[in-house]
Amino acid sequence: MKLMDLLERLEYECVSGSVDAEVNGIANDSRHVEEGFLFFCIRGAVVDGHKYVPEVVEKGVRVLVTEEAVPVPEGVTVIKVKDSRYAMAVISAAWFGYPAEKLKVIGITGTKGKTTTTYMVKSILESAGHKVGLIGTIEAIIGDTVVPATNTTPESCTIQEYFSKMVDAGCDCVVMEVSSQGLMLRRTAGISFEIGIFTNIQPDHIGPAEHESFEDYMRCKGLLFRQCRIGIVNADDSHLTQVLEGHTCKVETFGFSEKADLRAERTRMVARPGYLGIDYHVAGLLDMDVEIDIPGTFSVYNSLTAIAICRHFGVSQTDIIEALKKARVKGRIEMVKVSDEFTLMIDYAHNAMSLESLLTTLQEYHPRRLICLFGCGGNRAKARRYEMGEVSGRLADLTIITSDNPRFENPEDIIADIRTGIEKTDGKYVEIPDRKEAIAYAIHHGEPGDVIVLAGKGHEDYQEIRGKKYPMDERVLIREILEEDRKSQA
Ligand SMILES: CC(=O)N[C@H]1[C@@H](OP(=O)(O)OP(=O)(O)OC[C@H]2O[C@@H](n3ccc(=O)[nH]c3=O)[C@H](O)[C@@H]2O)O[C@H](CO)[C@@H](O)[C@@H]1O[C@H](C)C(=O)N[C@@H](C)C(=O)N[C@H](CCC(=O)O)C(=O)O
Ligand SMILES: Nc1ncnc2c1ncn2[C@@H]1O[C@H](COP(=O)(O)OP(=O)(O)OP(=O)(O)O)[C@@H](O)[C@H]1O
Ligand SMILES: N[C@H](CCC[C@H](N)C(=O)O)C(=O)O
Ligand SMILES: [Mg+2]
Repeated sequence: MKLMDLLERLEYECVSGSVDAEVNGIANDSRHVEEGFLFFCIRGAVVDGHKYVPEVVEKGVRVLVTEEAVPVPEGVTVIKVKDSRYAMAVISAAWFGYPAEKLKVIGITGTKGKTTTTYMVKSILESAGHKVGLIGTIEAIIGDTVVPATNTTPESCTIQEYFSKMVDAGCDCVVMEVSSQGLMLRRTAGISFEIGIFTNIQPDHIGPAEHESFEDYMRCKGLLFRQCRIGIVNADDSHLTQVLEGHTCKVETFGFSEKADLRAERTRMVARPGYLGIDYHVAGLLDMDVEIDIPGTFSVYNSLTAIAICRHFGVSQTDIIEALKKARVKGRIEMVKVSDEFTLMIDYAHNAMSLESLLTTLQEYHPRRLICLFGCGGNRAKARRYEMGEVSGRLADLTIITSDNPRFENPEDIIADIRTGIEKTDGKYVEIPDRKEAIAYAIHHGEPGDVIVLAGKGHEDYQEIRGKKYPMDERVLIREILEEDRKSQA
């Protein structure tokens, strides 16, 4: 492809060299370049990509996108831009032939509920005959291909590549999670979203390499509403006005509030042995009864959001109702049967907001005791630890503090931070750093009528320690524990 064609929609500061060059590929990682590639120099959280210029030129790169002047040999074209990440998004879209224009793109932002809602939307739209691509925290689904995710919202070049493969696979729409970091780092720049969703917001992701403040976090989430046609937003969220500041889209609302365009009312918790669900009535723009097999008030929000989206695709109420009944998401209130007497579930709550919603909602089902097991990730917002400790101490009858992904931190230090939080309450707790031992403790201490929540790791099948991911899937751990119990009883 000619460089000139890649620059079609790019605003750049200056070009030195020829724009006639032929480009054979694009990359932002020096380890992936080949002869004739275009290379984006990105200033990352760890290194500055500009330092790889000599290496990539040596490997045959003939076009560089940079934020600063770099010395290059003759024959190398340098495109200087204000923001290499923005340029990468625009050039990647051109490289893949603007695939987003061949898809209806639905983007979901918010602190919680994104992953769950994307799967609900996929399931509803597919029941109505659409072919739907998905990009999010767990994986990207491209036709029959599933690619495990590294980031919730991947780098722009990866998004555009996925879009292009989705078009090839016959998808007509895509539902994707749009994280605040994704917006901040311009991973979705240049995409015209058909629908943008705001689920909710609470302080989170504030710290080194994330957001500098809650204001910045809100501002970044709000960027989605400057690049979508219709914004569907949570009317009940107290920060809605700030998030919508500067929006350019048409706005529609959902929630419990009387003023919401699509309203949930008459909710009813349904509890049977081994089953927790909820049903409710949808009023306003639609008039229907909905029943879902995932418990909790937040399941009402997530499904109502999915309904609000699918309404724009003309899906029938019967299809919506049927598809929602079947909707399940890995690691999001995923029930695992270990006993006839108590209930155990795996969930992804890993911040105060999700843990509080989860435990509050489970209390509404009146368990005999609510037991909460969790740890916190290392090298992530530290506030989560104190806050989650406080939430669990206040709402659970017993907390089992353990490890999550320690990353580059000492698990004992993370546990000590959680302890600081829990000690603000009079909640009972035990500390068992090894996650498998902690789960075994929970199972062995389960009593009739208890609800046990294993929080924080959800779909993850690994534990990350010092840059290495070791296999660790809670479903497997549970099976091993039950097997070991059987053997020791035999
Ligand atoms: C802070 C952050 O966002 N980091 C992301 C970023 O890495 P980075 O900025 O650290 O990159 P870097 O290692 O400094 O490298 C800078 C540049 O040099 C290049 N490089 C680097 C080394 C080399 O040898 N050669 C080379 O060319 C890199 O390719 C890059 O272009 O670019 C990587 C590749 O796209 C991402 O995977 C990585 O996400 C990391 C894993 C991460 O943890 N990100 C979190 C904060 C995040 O983005 N989370 C959100 C929200 C999650 C949620 O929903 O809660 C998400 O969307 O995932
Ligand atoms: N609408 C909601 N409001 C509050 N908590 C929620 C909501 N939906 C789900 N949760 C809780 O948050 C956890 C994560 O939910 P989900 O994965 O759907 O959110 P997410 O926005 O994708 O989060 P992440 O940014 O971590 O990927 C769930 O396991 C559940 O405990
Ligand atoms: N998307 C979240 C994942 C956290 C999951 C939890 N298991 C942890 O490792 O902290 C984040 O990057 O903050
Ligand atoms: Mg997610």
